[in-house]
Amino acid sequence: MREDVESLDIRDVTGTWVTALVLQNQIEARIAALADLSHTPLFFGRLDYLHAISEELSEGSGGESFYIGRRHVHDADGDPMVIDWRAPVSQPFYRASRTDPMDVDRRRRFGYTGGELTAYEDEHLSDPAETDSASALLAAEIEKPRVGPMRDIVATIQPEQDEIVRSDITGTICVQGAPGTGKTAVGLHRVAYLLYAHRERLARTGTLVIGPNNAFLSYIEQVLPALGELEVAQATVQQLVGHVEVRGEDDPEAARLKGDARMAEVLRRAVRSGIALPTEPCVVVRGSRRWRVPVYELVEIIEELKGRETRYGAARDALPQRIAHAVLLKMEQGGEAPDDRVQDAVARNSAVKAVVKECWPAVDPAKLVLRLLSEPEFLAACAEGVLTPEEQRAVLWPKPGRSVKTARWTAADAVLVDEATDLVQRTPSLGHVVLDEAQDLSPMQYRAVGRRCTTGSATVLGDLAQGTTPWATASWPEALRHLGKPQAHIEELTKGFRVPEEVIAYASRLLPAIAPGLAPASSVREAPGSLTIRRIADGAAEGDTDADTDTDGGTTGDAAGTEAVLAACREALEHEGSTGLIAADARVPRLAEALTAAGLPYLSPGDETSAEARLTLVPASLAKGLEYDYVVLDEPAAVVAGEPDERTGLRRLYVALTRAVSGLTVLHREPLPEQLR
Ligand SMILES: Nc1ncnc2c1ncn2[C@@H]1O[C@H](COP(=O)(O)OP(=O)(O)OP(=O)(O)O)[C@@H](O)[C@H]1O
Repeated sequence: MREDVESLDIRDVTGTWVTALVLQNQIEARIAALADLSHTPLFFGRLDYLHAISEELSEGSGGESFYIGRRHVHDADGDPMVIDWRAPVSQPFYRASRTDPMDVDRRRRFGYTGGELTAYEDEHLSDPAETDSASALLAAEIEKPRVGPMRDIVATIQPEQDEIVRSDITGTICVQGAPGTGKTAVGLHRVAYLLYAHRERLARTGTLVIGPNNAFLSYIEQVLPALGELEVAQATVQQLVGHVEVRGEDDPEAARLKGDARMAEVLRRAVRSGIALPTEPCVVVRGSRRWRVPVYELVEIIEELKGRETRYGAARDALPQRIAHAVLLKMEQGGEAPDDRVQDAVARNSAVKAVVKECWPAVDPAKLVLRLLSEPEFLAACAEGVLTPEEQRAVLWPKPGRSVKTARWTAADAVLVDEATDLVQRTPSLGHVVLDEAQDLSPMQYRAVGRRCTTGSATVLGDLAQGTTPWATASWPEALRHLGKPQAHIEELTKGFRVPEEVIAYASRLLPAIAPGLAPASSVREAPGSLTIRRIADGAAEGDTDADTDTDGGTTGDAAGTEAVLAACREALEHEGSTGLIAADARVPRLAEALTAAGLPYLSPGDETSAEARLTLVPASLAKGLEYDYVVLDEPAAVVAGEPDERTGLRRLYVALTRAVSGLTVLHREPLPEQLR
């Protein structure tokens, strides 16, 4: 197939250089999409149906037996050999069961080692004598050592995941799921599915995946390309609202208030605060005649525009036309027969422009927010009855900003500028947006994401127990309201794939304290011995004398502790795959030094692991969404203490405890939080 595309000669068929260029780009994109991934086999499953399937449902293949793979593959005659996993005929591969075999006689799963076919598993779904057994291939797939970025799960998508992946594009879905239940994987596969089922529509409108930070985005960036989808944009919320340069930081209270949905009303008032009613008539001179629109008519026009829910900018564009229209009516009454061109000319008349400038001034969103956060009186006028005086004081910048360029904008301020921008001019909507780790967004951030899918749909993924921002989501219905998708369907995933039973059960002891309503996840894998908790005795190593002289926010100086951490990392590295050393942010510099001194090279989150570099030093604040085959967790008490309050601290710890696929070693000198004792 690749050679076919590569051999295409387009010299004779292209009319102009533009069409030639477009065609050439398409060919190159197709070649890129067909690139050979040496360790990615072309098919992973086979379905034998009891009855023949129509060509229409099977990518033109027809018959009873189908190989299923990441993408469609045909032979030299164009006859399908492998059917795309997203085609309707492939669906029973994921959904068929003994209770509902979906006309499937046999489902076969293939197992590979590297690129080589090494195993297969058969289920005769219509055979009453056969019973279900756990899939060894699924377990092997999950436990396959991790090197490099996140992999696709296309060969082993589970029925409850498949329902989300294939749900209708018109509806928004929200998935609450415990750590490792496959939310991220499901969201990415859903994008791939939607692109298959609605290719043209989404090519026009666009799709976007939103993640919490760049480390996370680079971890997941290979999944869609591996599924042949190269066109999906990725961004953090902060990148989406990048109207101003963020250089400052809010204290938690200011950030929480700026993220509060009430700010939307404050901004709405601010944007409209410049609207004024005229006190003078508008007099337009054309040739020898003067046309006069009296004050009361101008007031009517402006009041009418104010009453409409159109964007501020659209109304501003409409105002001169409205005034010109009033002038035209007068011209007609005066016996003239003006046409549209006259109306346009009148709209551009300086008298009309003067009214617009006076009554509906242009708004620069960033300047407006700058003023709002700098001038107490202006803020008070816009926030009256919405924010209390104390809240207003908290929102104001400590030092007024001088200009948009030099002001110390914070991340929350940038979201306000985005809201103001949208009040002035509608933000274009995409066809579909996947929002991962959604639980950490503020109401104003949900609004920012929501306006990027007003006419499209969204997939919202998150876990209330992993919310670590001061404004973390307390309930999904409320979050969905802020997103502008109150009708969204909420699903829950509780079957964990990443974390072994022993580890998830241990981490789940924190749930009553961090998210009382949530049920603990189960795990698809038992892995006895996967959890080790080691207490480091004081003075266990030499040189532990000036132990308590730390100033870096770490708990206690501990050469013994560092030694134990290094030993645990070395142990973990004896296994294949990746190791993550997770530690409180404040303890990271010291551990980094120790690793370097011990000759253990390490990566930062977001760097790609490889066979040579398999150890990553992960600040607890960046651990979310990532995973490692083996995790060494340094000093849980420090992870908890690194957050402004205990609940957030325990949530951060919950995230850190749930990153391991095969083994977790917890090292502590200080007492563990009581829930884990
Ligand atoms: N059906 C599946 N088959 C094989 N592996 C799976 C399956 N579902 C999930 N996984 C694997 O489980 C791990 C966790 O998945 P993922 O990161 O999507 O979970 P998550 O719910 O987003 O977790 P977190 O809440 O911690 O961010 C990944 O390695 C993923 O590939």
